[in-house]
Amino acid sequence: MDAQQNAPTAPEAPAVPGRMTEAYSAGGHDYTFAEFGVGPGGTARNPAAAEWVRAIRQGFHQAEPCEETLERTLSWMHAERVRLRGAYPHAVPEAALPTDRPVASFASWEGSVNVGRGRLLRARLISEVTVRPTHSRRGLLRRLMTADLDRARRDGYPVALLTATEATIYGRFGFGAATFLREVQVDATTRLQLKAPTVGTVEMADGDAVRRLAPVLFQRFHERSHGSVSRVAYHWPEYTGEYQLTPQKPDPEIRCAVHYDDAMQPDGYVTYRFEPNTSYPLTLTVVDLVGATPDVSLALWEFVTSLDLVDRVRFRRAPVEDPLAWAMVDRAKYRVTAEFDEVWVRVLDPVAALEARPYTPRGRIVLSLVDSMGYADGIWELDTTSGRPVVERLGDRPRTADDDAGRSVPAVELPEGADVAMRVDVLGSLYLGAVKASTLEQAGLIVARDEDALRDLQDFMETPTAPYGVTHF
Ligand SMILES: CC(=O)SCCNC(=O)CCNC(=O)[C@H](O)C(C)(C)COP(=O)(O)OP(=O)(O)OC[C@H]1O[C@@H](n2cnc3c(N)ncnc32)[C@H](O)[C@@H]1OP(=O)(O)O
Repeated sequence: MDAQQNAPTAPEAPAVPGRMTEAYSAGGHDYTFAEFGVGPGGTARNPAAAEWVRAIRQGFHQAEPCEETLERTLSWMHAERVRLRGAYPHAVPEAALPTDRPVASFASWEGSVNVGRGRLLRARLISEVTVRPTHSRRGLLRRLMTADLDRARRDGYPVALLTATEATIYGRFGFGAATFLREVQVDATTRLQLKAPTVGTVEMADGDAVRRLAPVLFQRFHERSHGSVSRVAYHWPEYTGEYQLTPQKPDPEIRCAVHYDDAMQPDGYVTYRFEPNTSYPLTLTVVDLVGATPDVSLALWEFVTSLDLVDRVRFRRAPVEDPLAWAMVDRAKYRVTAEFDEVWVRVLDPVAALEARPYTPRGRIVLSLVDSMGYADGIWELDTTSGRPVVERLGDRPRTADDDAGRSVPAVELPEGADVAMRVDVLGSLYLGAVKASTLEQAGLIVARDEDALRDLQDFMETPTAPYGVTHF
C-alpha cells in the first residue's frame, strides 16, 4: 500500500488496501472505506493490516504494538480468515497520524454459536470496532456496520454476534444482549464442601501441553453448552500465559491443571493466577475454566478452592445459573460480585435463525419484527406443530411514522393478525433464552395481543438451561 504519509492535503482518494467499498464525506473530511484480508507472511507482507492493528490498539487505549504483538495478531487473523474494514482519511494536517492509518476499524470472521441441543449455528462474529475520537459521531461506525451486515446477510449468515463495551451502542443496529455472566468469589478459607462427591482426578499440568489440549476440550464444552460461542487462536496463548496481547508479554504467573475421567482421559482444565500475596485475603483468580461436562467443572472448582495459601477464589466467567452455588454445602461462601452482558445476538435471517433452535411446545405464533436495517423486518410465522420448526415470512408489516422518519430505534406497533410485535434486537435477547418474554413485555419492549399470546411467546423461547459461554471476543 502506498498511501501518502503525513500529507497536508491530498486532492484525491488515497490508495487503500483490498477493495474500496465506499467514498464518504462528513465533518469537513473525505474518507475512503476499504475491505481486505490478512495474507501469510506477517507484517512484512501485510503492511496495511499492521497499520490497521496499530489503529485498533490506539482505539482501545492500548500501548503501541511491539513486533511480536503485530506478528501474533496478524497470525491469528490470517488463520481465521478475518475480514478487516477501515476508513481512510484523504488528507491529514502536519504532524497528524498518517493517511494509511485508518481512522475507523472493524473486523469480522466466521464462528458458531450453540443454539441448544448441541446445534452449532454458523455466525458472523464482529470485533475490533473503533473510531478515532477526532473522527467520531460522523457516521463512520454506521457505515462500517451496515457494509459488514449487508455482506454477512448476502453470505447467508443467520446471525451476527459481538461483545459490547457499552450497552448503549448496538441496539440501534439490531443487536440484543443475549448471554450474561457473573463475577463470583468463593471463600476458600476452609476446603470447599460439596453435597455430592466430585468425579475423576485433577493433576497440575504443563502450560505448553494445556495449550495444545485446550482447543479440543473447549470444543467438547462448546458442543454441549447452549449459548457457547467458538473461540479463535489468540485465546489459547492468552489464557495459558504464553503471551498476552495486553500487556504484550508472557504471564509466567499463570498455572494450569487438567481434569481426567476414570479412564485418565483429559476432559477439562483450569488456568489460574495467584494475586500478589502481600495483602489479605490471599486471592486466586481463575483465568479460564472449561469442563466437558458440568461435573468436571465442579471438580475443577474443588481443586482451586482446596489449594493451600488461598483464602478466596475469583472467577469472572461464571454462569448466571451456577450449579456450583447449589452444589456447595455452605452457599453463603459463594458471593456474586458483578453480573454483566456477554454475547449480543443480531438476527439477520429469521427463517434460518428461528428454524435452527429447538422448541419444546407444539404450536404456532405470528411475530411482527421491526428492523430499521431491513433484514428481519416483516411478519413471520413460527410453526412447530409438526415437531420441526418451520418459519415463513407472511408479508410486510404496515409502515409507521417512525419508519417514515428513518428512526434507528422505531416504536413498535402490533399489526392486524400478529400475536406479538418487537424490534429485532429484542428477538436477539430472546433467541438463546436468557430472559423471559414477560420480563421484556414489562420493560415495554414487546407488544402482545393478549396474555395468552405473551405466554405462548415465552413458552416458545424458553430454554431448559440459561445460555452459558466462556468466549470473549
Ligand atoms: C464490538 C466491539 O468492538 S465493542 C468496542 C466499541 N469500541 C469502543 O468502545 C472504542 C471507543 N469508541 C469508539 O471507537 C466510537 O465512539 C464508537 C465505535 C463507539 C462509535 O463510532 P462513531 O463513528 O462515533 O459512531 P457513528 O457516528 O457511526 O454513530 C452511529 C450511531 O451510534 C450512536 N452512537 C455512537 N457512539 C455511541 C455511544 N458511545 N453511545 C451511544 N450511542 C452511540 C450514534 O448516535 C449513532 O446513532 P444513529 O445512527 O442512530 O443516529
